[in-house]
Amino acid sequence: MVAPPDNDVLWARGLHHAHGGTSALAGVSVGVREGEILAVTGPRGSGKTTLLKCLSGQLVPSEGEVWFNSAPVHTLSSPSRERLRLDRFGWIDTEPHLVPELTAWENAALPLLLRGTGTRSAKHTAVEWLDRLDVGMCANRRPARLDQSQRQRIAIARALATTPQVLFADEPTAPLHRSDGTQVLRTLTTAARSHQITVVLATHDPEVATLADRSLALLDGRQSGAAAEAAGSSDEESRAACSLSV
Ligand SMILES: Nc1ncnc2c1ncn2[C@@H]1O[C@H](COP(=O)(O)OP(=O)(O)OP(=O)(O)O)[C@@H](O)[C@H]1O
Repeated sequence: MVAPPDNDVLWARGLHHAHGGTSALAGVSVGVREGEILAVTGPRGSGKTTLLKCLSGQLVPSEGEVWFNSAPVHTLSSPSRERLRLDRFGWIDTEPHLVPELTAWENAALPLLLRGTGTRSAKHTAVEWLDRLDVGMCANRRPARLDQSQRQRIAIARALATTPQVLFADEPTAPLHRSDGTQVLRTLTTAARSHQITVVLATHDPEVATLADRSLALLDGRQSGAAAEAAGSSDEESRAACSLSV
């Protein structure tokens, strides 16, 4: 077992995984630098979700290694991986999965409260993120009284509220209208850049991938191209392109 290069916050080599008899990953390797936004692209069923789940410790690959800094994620016990996810990682799903009984701010504050942050401080942080995502006015409403776009913004606020070291986002704007989705994604990437949060973003939409610094294309569980710089843009250019003041 060889530790990953120093400048990669997240690093995986030779990942294989099958769901039952269905192969989902067949030898994928990837490194992500601190503060980088990596898009994982590919058509439906190409292995994007499985890759994000292996990188975030939700799934243990059947072969291969996953490292988060100097921690070998693939060999950690289940409770240690759970701790890692709670303390260091954030996850945004395609569907928001909010707790229906809790208000928007309570949902956004939940990971902070689970970490032991006091209610007052957790509420303050949660409401700040709701404001940044343009849903501050919904803070006291429950999910049933919100539309899909508002619910997804709250799920994004919840993921950002802990300022995770790595944020995994699995098709986070798929259920939104295109213009709304683009705006939400710009807010998300701008917030990540300003807080040095590393993002691994799965998408089947090539336009969404242009907001990332690099992309890794998958096809049938394999890399269909080397991770490439976002088309036509250097790191500086792509950072400057997202100029929202989040
Ligand atoms: N829980 C599961 N049980 C059985 N097969 C699965 C399961 N999850 C994924 N698969 C299969 O593994 C392969 C990769 O799926 P995965 O969800 O990782 O791809 P994806 O690129 O994220 O697709 P999508 O864009 O549809 O979410 C597909 O063939 C899929 O049908």
